[in-house]
Amino acid sequence: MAWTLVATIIPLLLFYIWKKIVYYRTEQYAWLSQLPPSLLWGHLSTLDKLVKTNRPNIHIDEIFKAMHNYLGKPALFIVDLRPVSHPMCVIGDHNVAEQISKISKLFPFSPPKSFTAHWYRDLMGPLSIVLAEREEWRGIRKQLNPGFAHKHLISLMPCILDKTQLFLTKLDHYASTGEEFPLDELCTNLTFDIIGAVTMDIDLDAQLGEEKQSAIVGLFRKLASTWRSGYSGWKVILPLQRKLISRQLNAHIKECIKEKFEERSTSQNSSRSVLALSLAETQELTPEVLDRTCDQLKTFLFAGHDTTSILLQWTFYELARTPQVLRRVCMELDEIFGPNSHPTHIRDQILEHGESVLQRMIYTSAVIKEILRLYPPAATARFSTQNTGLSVRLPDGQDVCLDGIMLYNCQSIIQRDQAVYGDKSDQFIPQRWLETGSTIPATAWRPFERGPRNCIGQELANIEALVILACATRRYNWEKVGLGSTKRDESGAPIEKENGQYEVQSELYNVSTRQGYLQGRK
Ligand code: HEM
Repeated sequence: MAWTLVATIIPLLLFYIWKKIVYYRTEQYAWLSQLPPSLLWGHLSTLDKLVKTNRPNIHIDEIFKAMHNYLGKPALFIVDLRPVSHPMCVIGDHNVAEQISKISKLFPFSPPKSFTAHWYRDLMGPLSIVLAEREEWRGIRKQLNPGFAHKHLISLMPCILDKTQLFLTKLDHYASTGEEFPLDELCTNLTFDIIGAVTMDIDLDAQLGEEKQSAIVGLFRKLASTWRSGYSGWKVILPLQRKLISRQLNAHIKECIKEKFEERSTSQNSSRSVLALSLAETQELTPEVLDRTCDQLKTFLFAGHDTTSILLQWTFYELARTPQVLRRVCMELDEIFGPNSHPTHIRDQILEHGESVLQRMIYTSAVIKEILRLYPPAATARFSTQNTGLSVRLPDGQDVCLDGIMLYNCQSIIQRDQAVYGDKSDQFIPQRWLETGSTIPATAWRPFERGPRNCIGQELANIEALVILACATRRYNWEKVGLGSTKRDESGAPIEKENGQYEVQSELYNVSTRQGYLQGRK
C-alpha cells in the first residue's frame, strides 16, 4: 500500500517540479526579449560561454552588448540568472532607464538599490550612503552635500594641483628613461591621493610607493583585492579575512576622524574637507557618529578613485590615437594658458584665475563628456520586490511590470544608441557635444546616473579631470604598448583611418590592463 502511494506521488511531484521549471524558464517572462534559455541553467551557460570565448577580463557590458545586438536591439531584455541569482533586466533605452532612476509616487527616492550593492558591504561598511535607503539615505546625503558644493570644490583646486605635480614628476621620469610603464597604477595612485586630500584632508601618499604610503591605502587595496576575480586566497575563510582587514582599516580611518575632530576645536584654520564639513554640526564624537563617518569615507575611497582613474586612462588613450582631437585640445590649452606648458606655469594660472580657467576649457570638457559616453566607468542596479507594482512604458507604448527582476541601466548600450547618436555612435567625436541645435536628449548621457541617487562626486571628478588634462596633455607624447597599440606602415609612421583615428593592432577593450605606455616629452 505504502509503495503504491510512493510510486504515485513521486511521478506527480516530479511532474509538478518540471512544470514549474518550464513555467519559470519559458513562460514567466516570455513577453520580454531574451535569448533561448536552457531549462536548467537559464542564460548562465550562455553568459559563461560568452565570457570564456571573449577576451580575458572583458567587462560584462560587452557581453550584454553582444546579446543586445543579437536580439535586434530591444529596449530591454532578460538575462535569466536563476538559480544563482534573480533574473536581470538589461535596459538599453534611455527613456526606460530614466523611468528606473527617477522619483515616482511609488518610489519617492527612486527604486531601491539591488541586493548586488550589498556584495561590497564589507568594503564600504554597512552604514554607507550607497547601501542606505529612503529617509536614512536622505539624511546622509544632506549631511555630505556641503562637501560637494560647487564653490567648495573649486576651493580644492590647489590641493588637486599639488597631487598632480607628483604625477607629472613620475611621467617626467618615464619620459626621460624611455621605460614602459603601467598608466593604470599612476592614475589610480593619483586619484587615491586626491580623494584622501579632498575628503579627509590627509596625505595618503599613494604615489610615494608601498613603503611610504599611508596604511589606509595598503589596507584598502588589500581588502578590495579580495573581490577580484583572480583572487587566490582561501574562499572558505574569505568573509573572516574581510572582517579582519576591515577592522584594521576602520581603526586607521577612525583615528584620522578623531584627529580632525580634535583639530576643529584647537586650530584657527579649520579644514574644509568633506569630513570636516560633515562633522560641522557634530558636538560629540559618539561611536555611532564614528562608525557612520568611517563608512562614508570608505565609500568615497571606493567610489571615487577607480572611476576617475579609468576616465583619465581612456582620455589619454583616445587623445594619443586621435591626432586631430589632440591638436584641438592643445590649441585650446594654448589659448587659455599661453604657449608655456610647464606644470608650474599651469598651476599658477589655475590658482590665479581659478574657476574661469576651467570654464574656458570647453573643448576639453567635450572630450571628457565623450569619453564618459563611450567608456562609462560605473553603473547602477535597482530592484523592486514582487508585487510592488513597478512598471515601465516601452517605446512601443506597452507597459511592463518589472517587479522581482534586477534592473540594470546598461550605459554602454544606452550611450551608444544609434537612434540617438547616429551611425557614428561608436566613434570618438567630442565635437558632437558642441554642435548647436543638438538633438541628444539629456537622458541619453548618464555615466553618473540620474535622479536623486545620482553620483555625488560628479563635479569633483570633472574638476580633477580638467586640471590633470590641463597639466599633462601638452607635455607628453603618449604611446600605447601591447593591447590597443598603433599600427604603423613600413616607414614606422602611424596609419590614419578615414575618421582621423590611428589604426590599432588590437582593440583595447579594458583600459586597466597591466600592459603599459611609452612616454616621450614634447
Ligand atoms: C568619473 C568618475 C565617476 C563616475 C563615472 C561615477 C559614477 C557613479 C554612478 C553611476 C553612481 C550610481 C548612481 C546610482 O546608483 O543611481 C555613483 C554613485 C556615487 N558616487 Fe560616483 N562616480 C564617479 C566619481 C565619484 C567621485 C570622485 C566620488 C567622490 C567621492 C563619488 C562618490 C559617489 C557616491 C558617494 C555615490 C553614491 C551616491 C548616493 O547613493 O547618493 N563618485 N557614481
